[in-house]
Amino acid sequence: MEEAEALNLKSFLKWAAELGISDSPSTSTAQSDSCLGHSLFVSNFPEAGGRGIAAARDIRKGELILRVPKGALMTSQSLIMKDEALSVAVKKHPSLSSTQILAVALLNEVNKGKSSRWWPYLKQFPRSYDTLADLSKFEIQALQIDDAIWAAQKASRKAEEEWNEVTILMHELKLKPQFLTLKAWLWASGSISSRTMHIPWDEAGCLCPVGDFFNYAAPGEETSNSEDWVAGKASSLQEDGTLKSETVLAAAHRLIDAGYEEDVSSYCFYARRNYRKGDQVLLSYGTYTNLELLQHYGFLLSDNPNEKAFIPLEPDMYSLCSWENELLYIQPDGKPSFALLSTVRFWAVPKTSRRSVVHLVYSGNRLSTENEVVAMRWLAKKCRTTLDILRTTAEEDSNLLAILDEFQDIHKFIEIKGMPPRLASELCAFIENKNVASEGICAMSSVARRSVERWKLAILWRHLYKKILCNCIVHCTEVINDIISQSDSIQGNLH
Ligand SMILES: C[S@@+](CC[C@H](N)C(=O)[O-])C[C@H]1O[C@@H](n2cnc3c(N)ncnc32)[C@H](O)[C@@H]1O
Repeated sequence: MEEAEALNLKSFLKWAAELGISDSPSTSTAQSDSCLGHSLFVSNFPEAGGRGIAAARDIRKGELILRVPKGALMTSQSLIMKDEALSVAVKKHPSLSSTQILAVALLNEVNKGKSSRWWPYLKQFPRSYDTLADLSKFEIQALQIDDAIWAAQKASRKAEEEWNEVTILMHELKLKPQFLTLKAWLWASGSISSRTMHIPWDEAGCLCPVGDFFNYAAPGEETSNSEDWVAGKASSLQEDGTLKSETVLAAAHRLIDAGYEEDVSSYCFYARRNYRKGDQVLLSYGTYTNLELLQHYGFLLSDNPNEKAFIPLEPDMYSLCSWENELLYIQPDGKPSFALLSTVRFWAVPKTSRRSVVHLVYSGNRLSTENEVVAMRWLAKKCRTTLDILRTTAEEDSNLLAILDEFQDIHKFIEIKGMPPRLASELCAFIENKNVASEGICAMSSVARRSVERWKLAILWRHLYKKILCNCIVHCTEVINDIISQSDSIQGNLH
């Protein structure tokens, strides 16, 4: 960490302690130089979210690890209450959404600079984001798959429309020109999308100092290495027959690991699993596919247990069963979801015979071996044709990512000449699009370098999508081969 950055962080943690933010279970008001140190400390995790929170000691699942009092939460309400001009101006625009109001209030606060009471906190915000709305046209096209391209175009359009709707209010607030731009608006909406936490009294949520330093782990990952600790706790009965720590145990079974608690007027964070000293302490923001993570948070997980790959189905498949379209997907291991499998099985039954099997479709059982083979062949073929029309293969994507990593790490000159033609053409398109041809690749502007980061996210997203479709082809082929070998052995036994 650079010296200036370290000093900023230090003064932020002191400021947070003064507001009553604490990682200590004691509620004593003794002044401290930092709100952290008892359970947590800020650290850098380059492979898992960058700046994040680490355990300062061994932590047990369910322990209260951070409290942020209501007065330290940045909400539309708390910002408007302390700013008469903002309060008057916002009242004149009742049609704005709660998120738009919080975004304007945030920009209004940044506009105050050092005189804002939130300044130590505001300095901790990232300078830009990589959410879908932040992607340029080139980066959107790099997603390659229509559904993802549409989602990104929709996110960009929505951000622009919302910005247009607030321009009058922002002018009324006399924001400096740099805070009136679409770029500033994308920053404010990116901050809200990726950093706010749920509160019951405002749909836009709240910005929670220190609480927003926790990086993400998908829900469900916490159970494996932690149940033993909790089980140990449960069996350690005290002399009076009660559990040693019922509160710890109760907290261990919470469905969420952070939330606003009315009785203590604070946002409370609990450990979702056991941590060893030095481990990164993670939070689950919710259950998201990679496209949703990109949309809201600007990152994705190479190993996301909640990832779903959608493929184009035959038009009549969508209305064949009563499933919602979102349930018709392929899982990361290549297996079709229950809804997709039953839909394809049902569709593979000749129309005239469907009525007689309708009760079996929802049971999850095979309808017949012939039907299973037809369904699996259809799925495998669909995955193959979906992959075939894309500009690059999964392997080429992985090569391109390796080339870009190498270029970023050691500024190695990218040798386009010897490159496979499809990679060379994408790279040339990037160079042309970002105007780096004249500067030379090694002298790229910081804007172009940021774009490489976003481009890599798009390539990684499509690569992971293609890997799922490849897994599905392998899965379907295995099922078909199993059926064929079983029927061969039955035939053999009969002869
Ligand atoms: C609430 S903030 C977490 C703290 C953030 N790293 C920071 O420095 O302020 C959420 C952002 O952290 C990053 N992030 C969180 N979890 C991540 C993960 N598992 N992998 C990559 N980036 C992650 C993403 O940029 C996301 O938008």
